[in-house]
Amino acid sequence: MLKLYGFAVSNYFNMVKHVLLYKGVEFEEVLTFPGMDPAYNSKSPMGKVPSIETEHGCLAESSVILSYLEAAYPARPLLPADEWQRAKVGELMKMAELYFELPARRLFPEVLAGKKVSDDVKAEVRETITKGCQALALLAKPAPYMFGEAMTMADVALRYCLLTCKLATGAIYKWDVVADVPGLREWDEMMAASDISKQLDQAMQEGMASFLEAVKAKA
Ligand SMILES: N[C@@H](CCC(=O)N[C@@H](CS)C(=O)NCC(=O)O)C(=O)O
Repeated sequence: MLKLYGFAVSNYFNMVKHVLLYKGVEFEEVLTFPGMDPAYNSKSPMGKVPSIETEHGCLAESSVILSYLEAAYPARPLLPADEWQRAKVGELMKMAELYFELPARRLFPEVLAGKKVSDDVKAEVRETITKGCQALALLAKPAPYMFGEAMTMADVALRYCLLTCKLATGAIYKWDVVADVPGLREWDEMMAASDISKQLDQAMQEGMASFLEAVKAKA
């Protein structure tokens, strides 16, 4: 059976878990915190979570894992059959990661561990995410999903990238990024209302306190 390594507070882990649950793939969850066990690097070379273990071996990097899952488990598709539409889904996924998740993550030392992030970094991050919001406003016309009536990988990836972004920008700038993109609030609430999102959000809430303690102890 496929194994999924990671922990419930990780947004990348939840992105992959959401897709596994949606597709009805049987899997075993293996609780794994990055940086705890050097042997884990044989599964995920950068030591990051998530990774999956399959009959073929291990695979890391969420976007690559998602592509593999779509190819290996085509039932309940999350990518359009049309090549162009598929590429557009990929474009939105890439933008969600590059212009929302990764910049917001730079604020995490202060948000999660109380270690001050410089004003320069804060200004840079704010500028990048502002441009990300402008780009998303151009691309995203939820109806009700990002690419029409069917949910795609872009919806799943954007949801979990935005979770990180909302947490960090809310804490550092008191900025509600969702308000900056027309239609995003309704889309975000619709995504949060699914049974899978509720299950993962609850697990995230339950794991948050012990995760924050572990982060502070390490800092
Ligand atoms: N590029 C990776 C990023 C995954 C990632 O950053 N995971 C975090 C947990 S949410 C992690 O493992 N952090 C530990 C580290 O960066 O060493 C992916 O797409 O899977």
